[in-house]
Amino acid sequence: MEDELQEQQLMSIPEESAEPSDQPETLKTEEQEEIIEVEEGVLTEEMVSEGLSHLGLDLTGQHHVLCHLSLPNLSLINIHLLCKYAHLVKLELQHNNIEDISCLNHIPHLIYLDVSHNEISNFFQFQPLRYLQVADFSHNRIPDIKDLAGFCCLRKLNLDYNCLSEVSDLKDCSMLTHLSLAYNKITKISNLGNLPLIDLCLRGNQLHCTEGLEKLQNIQVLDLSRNCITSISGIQNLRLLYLIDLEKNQIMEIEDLKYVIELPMLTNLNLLDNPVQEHHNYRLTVIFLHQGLSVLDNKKVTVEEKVSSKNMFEPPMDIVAAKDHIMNMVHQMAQPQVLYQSTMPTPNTPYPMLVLTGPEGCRKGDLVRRLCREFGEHFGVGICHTTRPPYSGEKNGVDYHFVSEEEFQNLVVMGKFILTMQYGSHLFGLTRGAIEEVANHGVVCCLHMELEGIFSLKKSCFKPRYILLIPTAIEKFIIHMKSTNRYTKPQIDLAVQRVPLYSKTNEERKGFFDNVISSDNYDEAYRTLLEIVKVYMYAEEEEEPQEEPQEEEAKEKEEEKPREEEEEEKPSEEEVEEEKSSIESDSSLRDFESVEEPATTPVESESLPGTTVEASSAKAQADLSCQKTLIELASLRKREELAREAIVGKKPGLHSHLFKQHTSEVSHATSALDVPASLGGSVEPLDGTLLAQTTEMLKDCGMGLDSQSILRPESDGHKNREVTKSTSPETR
Ligand SMILES: Nc1ncnc2c1ncn2[C@@H]1O[C@H](COP(=O)(O)OP(=O)(O)OP(=O)(O)O)[C@@H](O)[C@H]1O
Repeated sequence: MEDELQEQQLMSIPEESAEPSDQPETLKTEEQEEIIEVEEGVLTEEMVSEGLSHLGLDLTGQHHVLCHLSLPNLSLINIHLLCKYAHLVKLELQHNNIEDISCLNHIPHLIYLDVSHNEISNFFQFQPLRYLQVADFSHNRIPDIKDLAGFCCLRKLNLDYNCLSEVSDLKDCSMLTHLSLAYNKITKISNLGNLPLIDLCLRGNQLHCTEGLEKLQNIQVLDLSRNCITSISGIQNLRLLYLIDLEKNQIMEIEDLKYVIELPMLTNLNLLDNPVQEHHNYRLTVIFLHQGLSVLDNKKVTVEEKVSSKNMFEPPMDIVAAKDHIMNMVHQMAQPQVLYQSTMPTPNTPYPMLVLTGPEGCRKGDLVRRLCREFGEHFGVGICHTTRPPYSGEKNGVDYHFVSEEEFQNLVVMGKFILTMQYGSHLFGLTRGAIEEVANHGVVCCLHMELEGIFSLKKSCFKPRYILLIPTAIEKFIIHMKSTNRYTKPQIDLAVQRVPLYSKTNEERKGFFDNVISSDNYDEAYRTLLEIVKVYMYAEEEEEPQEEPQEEEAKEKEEEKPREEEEEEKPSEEEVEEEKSSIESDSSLRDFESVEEPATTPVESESLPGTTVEASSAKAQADLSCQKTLIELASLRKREELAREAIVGKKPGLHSHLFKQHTSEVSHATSALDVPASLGGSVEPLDGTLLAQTTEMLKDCGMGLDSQSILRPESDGHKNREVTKSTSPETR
């Protein structure tokens, strides 16, 4: 094409130079230039013939004609010649210098028009093109949009890089699905009415908000990048939107994203270069807020990110409990280590506890208190700490330890808690001391708590019985809560809301609760509770062999006996290992240098987390020396005593009764009789020298501990003795 132009120029120049005129030299040059310019910008037949393609029919439908014309990059100014080409359906005139496109009036069947990168300022100053479907007017100088009502087939309109300051007169384009108005000077979205737009681009304008988009119900892709948008209110109505680009705007707060969150189809959100990105945990927050996102800020959202965000903002109870447990353990480890002597009969035998759980207001607290009041010789209330103020009639140290938030936090840092949780706006926590307090009286510790507390308690070394108390008649439950005049409306709502949480946990986690009781009728619930407790307590007795067993039973027993004996005689490798390690763990006591008093009660240690490292070093020391500390010896004594009791068939105490059922469920030996097989089952004679050695040593120390007191069984009452490395005893 360039060659042709040069050819034309060359053709004209020699003609003029061949016939010299009388006119002055300067004038001649101007004229010549003018001719050259006009010719340069004028569309010629040759150009047209070069640009034509695609065979089709003319308007009469009788002749074949070429109906696509492509004339890009020709520096065209004058395209009037196109008036002759009325049959064109596709016309490409991009990258020219065209200002006037009125010739389009003569091409009524045009379907596709590209006049981008020209000098057009009079937008659509021609008869409406009824069949026009795609029009590209980008990179021109169009200041405003004229009435497009006649362009009834227009589907795609590109007006990027023009001088538009507002959107107008598009409302009648009932077919318009794609509109691009990027890089104009639009300050406000208006007049888009009910356009059936699917894809709208307003990139690079001067928008401050997204108002005016509400009615675009079909929109799926929205580009609002590079504006000054601070609020995206209104966007929430665009239910089909799946991609929104808000890059380089002024969205400040996570809160501002609430409109985006409501978009059900959204999968791709771009917030790059917005101040909101600087927020702590921004990415995980947004991923959590809209869990349907698959691309955020042009980066794929990974499964790991989705899981992390969920764990961060709406963690499953297991995670909350694990975090709570870790926190309390870490604080506990950071404190001087304390040995609890009375809580555990042996390291393998959990201290018996009864925990009632259920939604607030189901009267589990009342049930616990009533049980402990009526059966005080067996049960005691574990008194939790709370930051909530006492209700009328409640007493500090009886119903709760009522503390300030600061006091509560101090206790956390001091490692006092086994578990903590926030319920409503108040903190609740169970201290190790609360359990210890009850254990000191040699009775079962009874507690009541919310579900989160149970999850946390299950992470601890304790193995309580868990009883779920659940309202089944919600109306009745609400009436009860209201009648107490204790609870506010939000409290009642919260409690009611949480009922399904309990029933769902019970359904989904088989065995999570040991028993479930309906709380609809208080007295009935109490009766059921008593029955359950009785079953726990007396289960073993019921199962004891009768004095005169039936013949068949006796026969069966006869058959089983040799098998049992065989098993007893040959402790498995695991059992030997288990016993070895339990004795080894006792040697951790060696580390505790200061013994406040000689142990006058059977001393057992719970393997506190803090003692793990010490245990290994103590073990090493113990391996090197066969000398035993006083506490080690006392611990060994108690094991020997338990083993002896097991052999002679002595009845276990209340604790072991309560936990009999539990033993079958968990692998731990959970009754006083369930000592490791290598001790109780091996039926080996006890080493009398060790016993004598211990007694001698205690006497030598002037501690007056006799073998009787060392061997006193756990049911003798639990005198709590804290043996600490430092001198600071635990405050209770
Ligand atoms: N340490 C704790 N850990 C977890 N939850 C606890 C703890 N202590 C108490 N809770 C529970 O916190 C909730 C609020 O306690 P609050 O004493 O106000 O309840 P309540 O009105 O007495 O409820 P209920 O009638 O069920 O006993 C109750 O469900 C209670 O069981």
